[in-house]
Amino acid sequence: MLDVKQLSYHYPNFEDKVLDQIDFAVNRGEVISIIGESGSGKSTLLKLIYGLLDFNEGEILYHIKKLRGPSYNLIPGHKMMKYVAQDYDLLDFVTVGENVGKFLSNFDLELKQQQIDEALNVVEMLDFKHIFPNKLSGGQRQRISIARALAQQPEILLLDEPFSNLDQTLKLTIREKIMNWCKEHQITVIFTTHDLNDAFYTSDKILVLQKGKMIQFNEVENVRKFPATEYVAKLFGYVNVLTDSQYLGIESSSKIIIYPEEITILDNGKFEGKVISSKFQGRDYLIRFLFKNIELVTYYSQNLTSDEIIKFEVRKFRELK
Ligand SMILES: Nc1ncnc2c1ncn2[C@@H]1O[C@H](COP(=O)(O)OP(=O)(O)OP(=O)(O)O)[C@@H](O)[C@H]1O
Repeated sequence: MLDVKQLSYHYPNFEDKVLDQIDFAVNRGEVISIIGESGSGKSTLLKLIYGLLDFNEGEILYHIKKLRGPSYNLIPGHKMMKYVAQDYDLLDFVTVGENVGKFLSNFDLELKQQQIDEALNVVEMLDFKHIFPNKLSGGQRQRISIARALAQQPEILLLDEPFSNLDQTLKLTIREKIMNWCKEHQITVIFTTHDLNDAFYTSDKILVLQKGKMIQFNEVENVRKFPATEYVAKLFGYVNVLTDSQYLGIESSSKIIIYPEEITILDNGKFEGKVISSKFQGRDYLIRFLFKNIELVTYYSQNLTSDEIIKFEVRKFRELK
């Protein structure tokens, strides 16, 4: 449905490419998250897709139609898409409800109110319908600007850091409600995030950017199971990296990646380590230990003491290409 082909971009008057040969395709109704460190080009990619910037190389196709940037369109931005930027862009002199309904047709006012209510309900802000946005917190304003985009039922919804201002509890509920609603309405969502849980729990596919290059684009599960690089593996939290595979008794010239849950502490484990620290982290303990002078990390159901000798098994690992 949406094809981004060999897309490259540098800002006017800057030589360095902010995006370099980005290539991916999105199907209708899919949720895609774009992750990567600050400055890797996430927001720029959304702006290019939406048509706010003119790309230098490559093309963007929507079905078979070539999408163009602002130099080719009188009003920048494509009609079938909605883009929610990080600045929310709300009108403070009209109510929340009027903000959400700003771009809706007045032809059927009852329908318009229904659409406004439904969108406000998704972001749990219906009670604020008659309030003016300047009375709202940053997180509440963020939810209103998402509701305004939802109410228009775009085919593609582009969200720049949509949950960045929400506290953890609220975020879990609202994130799920928004994504469920989009799935129900077959709206394709492409969003940027710094929070891997957002990417993990809400997207079908993850696109990983590093310094303007796309280093992986794959189903969430596959990105974790088969990370393209050490950088990708580390995005998901704790990870063990062995540069010498012989420590595990195998021959490989590649780096070995082992996730903490793939190491099991056992009385009769094949390998031996020495505990550095043991920290309670809610459900179990995070155990750091030394294995042949390399610090590894795993989880364990019980507290262990420093310098304690443990035995462990490595149940799974992957070689980085
Ligand atoms: N208007 C601009 N003019 C020149 N350079 C820019 C402009 N906007 C962004 N950049 C540069 O482009 C690069 C990518 O920026 P972008 O905002 O796309 O990154 P990001 O991954 O979204 O970052 P963050 O996670 O911090 O929002 C950065 O090096 C940034 O400094």
